[in-house]
Amino acid sequence: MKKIGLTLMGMGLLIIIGILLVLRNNGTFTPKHNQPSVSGVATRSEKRTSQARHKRGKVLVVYMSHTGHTKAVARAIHRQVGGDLYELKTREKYPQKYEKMLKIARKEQDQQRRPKLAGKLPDLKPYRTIVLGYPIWLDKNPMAINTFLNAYPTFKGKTILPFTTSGSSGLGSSLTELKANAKHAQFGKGLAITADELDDTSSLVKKWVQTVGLTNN
Ligand SMILES: Cc1cc2nc3c(=O)[nH]c(=O)nc-3n(C[C@H](O)[C@H](O)[C@H](O)COP(=O)(O)O)c2cc1C
Repeated sequence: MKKIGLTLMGMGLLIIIGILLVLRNNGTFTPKHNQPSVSGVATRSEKRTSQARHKRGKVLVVYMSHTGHTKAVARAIHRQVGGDLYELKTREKYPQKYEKMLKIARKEQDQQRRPKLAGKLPDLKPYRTIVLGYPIWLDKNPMAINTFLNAYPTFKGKTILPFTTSGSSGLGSSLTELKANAKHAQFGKGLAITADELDDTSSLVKKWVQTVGLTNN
């Protein structure tokens, strides 16, 4: 009898503590998924982010830039997305003078050249998403981008997200060129930043990163 009395008293105490806790929260229960996660339990939004990360896999931002515009965009993307950053450089340096560069670019295109690249190319195995940037030259990508793509026998299971800078051409006809040179690759929506949009790079990158599901936070 005495034992039952003590148990009932204990239960009563627990109920009172429970009521006091509810009152302390203004009589409402806070839904768990809006609270920050503790002790390794993921919140709903954390789960969504980690699912998105799983889908995009590890990201490589690889780019070529002659006068620095594409480099600045590549850095902005890398800042927002994370992953690794790699700059493609041709073995032979290109001239800075526009007219001279134009002649060379035209010749490379007409002759379907594959200019040699400097240094060791990255191993793409760890990456599922390759963000590939370049300037538009005569409505296309520089031929050295084809050299890069041809260096890999397959892009199976990988997605290429192209980005360009240009005077005004946008992606030009570079996508056709990329598709013909990157075997078995999937392609996602590209980002094209023209000369008069360069100042807005950060916000344009932010929008695009969200559209293609590359967000890092
Ligand atoms: C050889 C050459 C060809 C170009 N052809 C085009 C073109 O067809 N359309 C265009 O809008 N801009 C063209 N441009 C401008 C570049 O695409 C633009 O300046 C770009 O932002 C340069 O990027 P970068 O600084 O990363 O090299 C050309 C520039 C060069 C040097």
